[in-house]
Amino acid sequence: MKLSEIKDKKPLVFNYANYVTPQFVANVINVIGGSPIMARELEEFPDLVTASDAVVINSGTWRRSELLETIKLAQLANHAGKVVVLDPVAVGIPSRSRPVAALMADAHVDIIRGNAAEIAWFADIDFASQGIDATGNGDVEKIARLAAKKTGAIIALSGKTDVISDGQTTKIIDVDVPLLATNVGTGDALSALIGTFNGDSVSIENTLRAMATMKLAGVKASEKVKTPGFFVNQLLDELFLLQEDELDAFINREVNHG
Ligand SMILES: Nc1ncnc2c1ncn2[C@@H]1O[C@H](COP(=O)(O)OP(=O)(O)O)[C@@H](O)[C@H]1O
Ligand SMILES: Cc1ncsc1CCOP(=O)(O)O
Ligand SMILES: [Mg+2]
Repeated sequence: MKLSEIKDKKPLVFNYANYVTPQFVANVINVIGGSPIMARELEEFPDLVTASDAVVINSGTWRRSELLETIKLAQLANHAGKVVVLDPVAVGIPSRSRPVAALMADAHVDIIRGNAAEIAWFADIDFASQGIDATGNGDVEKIARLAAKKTGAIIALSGKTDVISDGQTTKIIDVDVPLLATNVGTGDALSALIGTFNGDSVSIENTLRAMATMKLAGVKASEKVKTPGFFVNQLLDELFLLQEDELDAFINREVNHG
């Protein structure tokens, strides 16, 4: 979806959010023009999935008792033809790998958004991490391409270098904005943006637009403020103010085709 279409249609984005960052995630969906709703009650899922344009599942603070419910949520979204985005926070930790693997086995995930270490887990490639953060180095283009081939999902790998791949087509945005890594929740919010932009139909182009939106808002915010507290507020303002033509220009200028 284009920014103007998001503002016009106000896609409803259903977030099975972690309990660390839901307020920030909801605001990011709101300022871009979408409409957020958070829920984790099984009884509400059929109604909410029917009403939603996208379902974003964040496994950051899953309890095991929530796994079957989340699988049910993804299956309901699959049957209703709604896009499912997965944010597999720290999936490389063995006790976190098993439930994510179970979800992937029992439901279809359209898009996986994670940092390089999280995506490397799906590609079966070693990549250093510490908790929620990717700390290592590697060929992120190869990791994204392989993860896409292994999962059948569009991969949105984030970091200094963002890579979007479906295994055949690969797009890269290589822009360094260190302040984007200073606030917990930027990745969660990016996953929600990806749901918002793919609310009409799932595509590499919509996923790229979402990744470019966060990156460009980060570039603009970091030109104005230099510290994390001001940055997170400025980031929300830049997302709110972002214009279609500047996003198109940024994509033309910064996207490399792998
Ligand atoms: N060093 C960096 N330079 C530029 N952008 C970054 C950097 N680190 C993270 N980002 C951006 O921050 C957002 C969140 O990505 P990331 O930090 O990888 O997610 P997570 O918080 O899940 O680990 C993405 O938009 C990504 O492009
Ligand atoms: C700290 C933390 N612990 C479990 S989920 C979470 C938030 C992760 O947020 P992000 O991956 O967007 O930085
Ligand atoms: Mg994350």
